Amino acid sequence: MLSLEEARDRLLAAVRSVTERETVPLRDGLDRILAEDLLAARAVPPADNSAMDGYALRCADWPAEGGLALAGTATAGAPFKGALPAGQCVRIMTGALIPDGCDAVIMQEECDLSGQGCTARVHLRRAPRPGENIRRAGEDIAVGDGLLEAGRRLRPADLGLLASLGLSAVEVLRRPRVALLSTGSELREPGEPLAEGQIYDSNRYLLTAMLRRLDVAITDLGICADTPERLQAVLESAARGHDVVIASGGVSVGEADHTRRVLDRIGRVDAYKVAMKPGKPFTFGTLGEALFLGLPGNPVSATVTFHQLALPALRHLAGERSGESPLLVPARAAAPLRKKPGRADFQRAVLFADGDGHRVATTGSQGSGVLSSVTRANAFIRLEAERGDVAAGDTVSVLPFDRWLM
Ligand SMILES: Nc1nc2c(c(=O)[nH]1)N[C@H]1C(S)=C(S)[C@@H](COP(=O)(O)OP(=O)(O)OC[C@H]3O[C@@H](n4cnc5c(N)ncnc54)[C@H](O)[C@@H]3O)O[C@H]1N2
Ligand code: MOO
Repeated sequence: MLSLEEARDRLLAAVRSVTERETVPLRDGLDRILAEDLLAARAVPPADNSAMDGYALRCADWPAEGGLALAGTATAGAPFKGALPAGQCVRIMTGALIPDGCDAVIMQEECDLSGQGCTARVHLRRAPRPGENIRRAGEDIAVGDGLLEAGRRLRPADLGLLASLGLSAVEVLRRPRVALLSTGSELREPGEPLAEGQIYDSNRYLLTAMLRRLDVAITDLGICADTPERLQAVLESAARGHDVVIASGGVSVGEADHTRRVLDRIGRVDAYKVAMKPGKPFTFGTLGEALFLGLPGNPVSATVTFHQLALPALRHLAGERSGESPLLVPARAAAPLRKKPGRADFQRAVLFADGDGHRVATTGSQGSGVLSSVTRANAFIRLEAERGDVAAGDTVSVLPFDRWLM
């Protein structure tokens, strides 16, 4: 049996990232994978401008007996034309270009006004400091700055940044094509009536939702009955035109568990069984050009193996290069936890702040069919394979649910 880390390493080593690119409008760039390093072709902001509503002036004119006369106005998009005459200032709004000759902006709250019209004067209550309230050209981004690296999954602020540079489109990698099926003769589609012994297919719904967050192209192959002939036909056709085929169910050892035998016949089984709980029967291999991921049928096992194994593989396949490792938070166990040494354990739990630290409590029954243990949780307690029982108050590592699970 492979350790979780070995299984993940082997799986990642077996994945080839997509390289084909496409150009998408900026507004469609969210969650897509950037295809190239982006350098700034222009500066942001493009020119010195005011950070405040107030008065732009020359510091050398202070103290000004009788105040500064107003030479004109500068608003964002309508600059003051010409150079500032000595002993004068310019009424300026946030975002307006700094007029030639000015070296500071004083907030209007710090100024007094006297007179009106052409006799109006601006009086400062203190000495202006050179550069104050001026946002310099290139302060956010300078020409040639490295902005975003190839392999980045684009976030909302990234799209804003690219827009600030005037880019209307972005070069990204094509989406991975993923085929998804559930195996099991007992499974029915929600909405249909159930006969005796039947249950609804929940895995395809939860896995489709996680795949959507990943922004891959999904082909839903529906439910496949537990016959080797049927499964072989479905997998053979799925292997064509997809980068990955994901199936849940049928990876265990019973007579109706055909997945591995079929994979062995029409493709290759690269690994079977991982020392994790839940999720031990996780299987992966290849089907022609496609990667095959076989998740255990129990819904919690499918969720955990998808999160811990399929997700890193799919992100790598998508071309994502993120150096961030998942956040592990130390927390004290609110109650004792049962744990047999041997497999890394992912208990569903609620993590909460407690004084200066954190405490964590499980969401109850940890059966791998108890999907409500996941819906009630906001974290996994991650117990190392070799660890045994945990006493109340012991420190454990907690993996808060990330965007793929929340
Ligand atoms: N003798 C052994 N039996 C089992 C072992 C074992 O080591 N020796 N491992 C157990 C573990 S651990 C798991 S996990 C399951 C995994 O089995 P399969 O992947 O073969 O899954 P199935 O047998 O098809 O289903 C298991 C369970 O989950 C339900 N299921 C399946 N698909 C769905 C779905 N799409 N939506 C909702 N529920 C689903 C299915 O009805 C079963 O109840 O094997 C253990 N057995
Ligand atoms: O992995 Mo099974 O997932 O322990 O129920």
